[in-house]
Amino acid sequence: MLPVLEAETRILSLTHPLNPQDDLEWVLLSAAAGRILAQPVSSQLDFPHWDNSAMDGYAVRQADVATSCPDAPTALTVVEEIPAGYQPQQTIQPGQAARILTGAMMPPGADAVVMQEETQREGDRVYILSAPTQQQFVRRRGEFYRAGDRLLPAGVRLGAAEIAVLAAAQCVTIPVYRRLRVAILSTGDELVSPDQPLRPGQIVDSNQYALAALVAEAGAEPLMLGIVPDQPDALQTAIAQAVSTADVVLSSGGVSVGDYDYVDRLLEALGAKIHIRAIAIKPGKPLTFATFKASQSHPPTAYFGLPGNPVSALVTFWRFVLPALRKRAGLSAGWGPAWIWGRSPHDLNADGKRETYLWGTLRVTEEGHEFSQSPGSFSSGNLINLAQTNALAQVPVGQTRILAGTPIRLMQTGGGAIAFP
Ligand SMILES: Nc1nc2c(c(=O)[nH]1)N[C@H]1C(S)=C(S)[C@@H](COP(=O)(O)OP(=O)(O)OC[C@H]3O[C@@H](n4cnc5c(N)ncnc54)[C@H](O)[C@@H]3O)O[C@H]1N2
Ligand code: MOO
Ligand SMILES: [Mg+2]
Repeated sequence: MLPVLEAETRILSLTHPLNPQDDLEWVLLSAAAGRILAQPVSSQLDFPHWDNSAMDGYAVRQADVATSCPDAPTALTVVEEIPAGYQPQQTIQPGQAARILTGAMMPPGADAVVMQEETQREGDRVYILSAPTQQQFVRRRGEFYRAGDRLLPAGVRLGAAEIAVLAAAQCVTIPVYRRLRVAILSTGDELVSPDQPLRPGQIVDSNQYALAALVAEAGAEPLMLGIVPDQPDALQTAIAQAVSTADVVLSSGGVSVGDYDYVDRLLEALGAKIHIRAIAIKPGKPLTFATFKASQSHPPTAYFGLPGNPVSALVTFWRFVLPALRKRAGLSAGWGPAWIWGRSPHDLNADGKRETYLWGTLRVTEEGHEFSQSPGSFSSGNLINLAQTNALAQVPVGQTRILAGTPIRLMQTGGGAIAFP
């Protein structure tokens, strides 16, 4: 069985990003949050756009006030008032100052700002009580960035700070990668959708909904293709249709060694190359990863045959599918899981045969990251105690017990912001 890290490496090496030419679309700035930039963005403007004041106060000629102090203030004549957004009309001459407000353009002739608290105003005269240095409280034009400088590289996800940069640089339509299309199908004769009454032996299809939620959370478009029975013809048709419409296909179920586990056989029949059939991970061992060659009508499609057990499907999504989706979607870095180190106040147990992932809650305490395993059964069929968790603790192969207080590697999952007690 393939070790987890090798499986991740193999999957990522076979996953190719979208094409910055063919897979680019332009979206309005107001709709760009969460999208991935497909071209670098450079500025047409200097930042700041002009010399401006960092304080409310007075724009002065530094040489005029070089000896000013509270006991020997310098008196200057205020010749203009410069609020933000106004273009100064006067050049400051020796013995003159301008009233200036934060963010307002520096007037020609002035080379420093004295903050209001260090001045005293009397009519059209201002007394300067301190000696500024040259350019004190002046934000110089181009000091942060110059026109032509690269503001954002391609391949970054656009969060609030990136959106602010694009707005300030007056980019109103943004080149982003199109959203990935991810087809999802559930396989199994026993499955019924959540709105159907259950007959004996039937199981509700939860994977389809969970996987669609995960795909949407990842910024891709889920295509929910429904439940497919364990009949080779129907399954082959469904897989072929999924492959022809999607960039990535996720099926769940039918990948183990059972009599009705047809997925691998059908993938081969459809011409896919199977790269992985099982991984040394618990939960999630029977996982199939295959690729379909690109054709004229569609780009290469990656296929993940996830195990049917509900917890196994989610854990393998987080561990293997999500990094592949991030890379395929055009992100230039940060594909893998968010790992952090922490400690558990209880012993953690595993069988030692496969790399084991235990689900639970991660919090920040004064001592650092604390992980508490969920109460209840750690069966891969028990999806109930997976709810409200935000991390998986990793127990390496060969270890059957991690003693309380020992550093452990933790993987953050889902929307899973770390909880504060
Ligand atoms: N002889 C062996 N049997 C099994 C092995 C093995 O190595 N040798 N591996 C076990 C492990 S581990 C897993 S995980 C499962 C995976 O099996 P499949 O991927 O073939 O999945 P199914 O057999 O179709 O279903 C397993 C289980 O999950 C339920 N299921 C399936 N789809 C859904 C869905 N969409 N929503 C909710 N639940 C679903 C299904 O009813 C079964 O209970 O194989 C073990 N067996
Ligand atoms: O490894 Mo399977 O995924 O436990 O149930
Ligand atoms: Mg099976």
